[in-house]
Amino acid sequence: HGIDLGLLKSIEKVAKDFFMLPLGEKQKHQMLPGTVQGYGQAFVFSEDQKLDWCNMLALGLEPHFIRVPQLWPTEPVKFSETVEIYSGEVRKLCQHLLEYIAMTLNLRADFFEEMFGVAVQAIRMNYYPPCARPDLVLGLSPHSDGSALTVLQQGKGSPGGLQILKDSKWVPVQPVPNAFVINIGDTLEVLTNGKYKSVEHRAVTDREKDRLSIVTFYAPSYETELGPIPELVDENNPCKYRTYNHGEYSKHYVTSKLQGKKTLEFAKVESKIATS
Ligand SMILES: O=C(O)CCC(=O)C(=O)O
Ligand SMILES: [Fe+2]
Repeated sequence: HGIDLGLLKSIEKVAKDFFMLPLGEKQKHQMLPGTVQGYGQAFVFSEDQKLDWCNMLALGLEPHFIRVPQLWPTEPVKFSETVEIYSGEVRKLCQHLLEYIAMTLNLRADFFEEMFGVAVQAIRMNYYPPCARPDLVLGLSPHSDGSALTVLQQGKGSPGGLQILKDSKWVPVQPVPNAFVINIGDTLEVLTNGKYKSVEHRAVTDREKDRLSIVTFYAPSYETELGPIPELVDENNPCKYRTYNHGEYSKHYVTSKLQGKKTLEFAKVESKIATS
């Protein structure tokens, strides 16, 4: 299920060209307070919060009703067309990956496809300028993704920066040329009752080089009711998560601070819902 290498190149090119535009141009597609799409910074809640060293452009793609056309750059001219083609390919990749994951769980191959309905898909392009004091800021604070799967492309020629938390240590994920990083998100952790675990990750900045990443989030439709799949729960593996509506979870996710795997508390059995 490879994706044409030319397409990986083109998406990086339009992303980079967009981020290189004068600020005023980019701000025409600005993320407004309390929203999650457009050009801006992630998860800004207060004026005195320490911000991550990252600019991003986030766009909802599927289903179509989540699109906000005025937030799509008109420059570079190939932007929309490239995002459209790239995202169609990445969508197929996610569908295939979920088929394989279902099979590892002894579920029917189309299990997730059927449960998710018209899956929600969004793209986020992250641009991390170089930072003279990488020890003082993070590119992106530690978090797990709320998605089922995340497909992450690290820009060619970009320095490493992605790190995952493994055995309480931050481990760098070295960029592999022409390869994606696939992350498991909270949704799969809940559905599989913890058999698949969402990965806590963060991004650090580089002293000299800027860094680009292109990230696709693939998640169930907002109407989907989620909870551990009954076949994956038994006395040796008791139910760890409650059943909830994915739309509600998404709302909770995007209105919470990036703080490790804290957003998953929302779904835990016998836990208080975080209010901050
Ligand atoms: O830039 C990266 O490598 C990480 C990006 C990320 O984790 C995200 O956008 O959710
Ligand atoms: Fe992430």
